[in-house]
Amino acid sequence: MHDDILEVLISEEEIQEKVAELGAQITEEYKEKFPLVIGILKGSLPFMGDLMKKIDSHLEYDVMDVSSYGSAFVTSGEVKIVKDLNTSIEGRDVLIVEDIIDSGNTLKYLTDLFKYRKANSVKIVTLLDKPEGRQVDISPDLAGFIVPDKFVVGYGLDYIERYRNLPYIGVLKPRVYQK
Ligand SMILES: O=P(O)(O)OC[C@H]1O[C@H](OP(=O)(O)OP(=O)(O)O)[C@H](O)[C@@H]1O
Ligand SMILES: Nc1nc2[nH]cnc2c(=O)[nH]1
Repeated sequence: MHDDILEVLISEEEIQEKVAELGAQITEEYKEKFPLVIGILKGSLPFMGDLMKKIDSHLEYDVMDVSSYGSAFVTSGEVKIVKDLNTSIEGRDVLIVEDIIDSGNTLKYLTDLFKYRKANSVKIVTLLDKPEGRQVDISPDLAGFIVPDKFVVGYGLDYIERYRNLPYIGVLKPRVYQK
């Protein structure tokens, strides 16, 4: 559909295969527990929806909306809560679901917050990990794919709110944002 402006980096089939693998790992990890799975809006929505169906054990889920100040490409490191959780996390085994970890600022803020709120454990699953973008010392417990230091879109990830509904991950050709 978007051949002229996007290069496919990870296909729909590759994503779905990886989501099933991650779901199986999470099932194993949390089978004796009742984790609170927290999806971070808006980007994690497609991943969260697919992943939940691949976890074969009891869990509770909630969502939280946070945003980072900055431009589409550069984060300022400052994170603010747009919508908080409805669930208390004290004593809970929390699994944060993200679409991407880049600078690490969002997940550093969230893991610190959940520990401060006295979660029993806090782990991170992310579909994409961009280690070259890292500004703070944080790494996911589970990651689907390592991506290069390029701005990626699709499967929840946007460029000025577009492309979130693509079923695959792509890299926008520079002319799209050089306009
Ligand atoms: O590691 P970082 O550099 O903090 O980047 C990762 C965050 O950036 C994106 O969210 P964004 O703030 O763009 O909001 P969105 O999910 O609503 O698009 C993404 O969904 C992560 O939450
Ligand atoms: N769409 C998008 N959002 C991001 N937030 C942090 N890194 C990225 C990225 O590569 N693409």
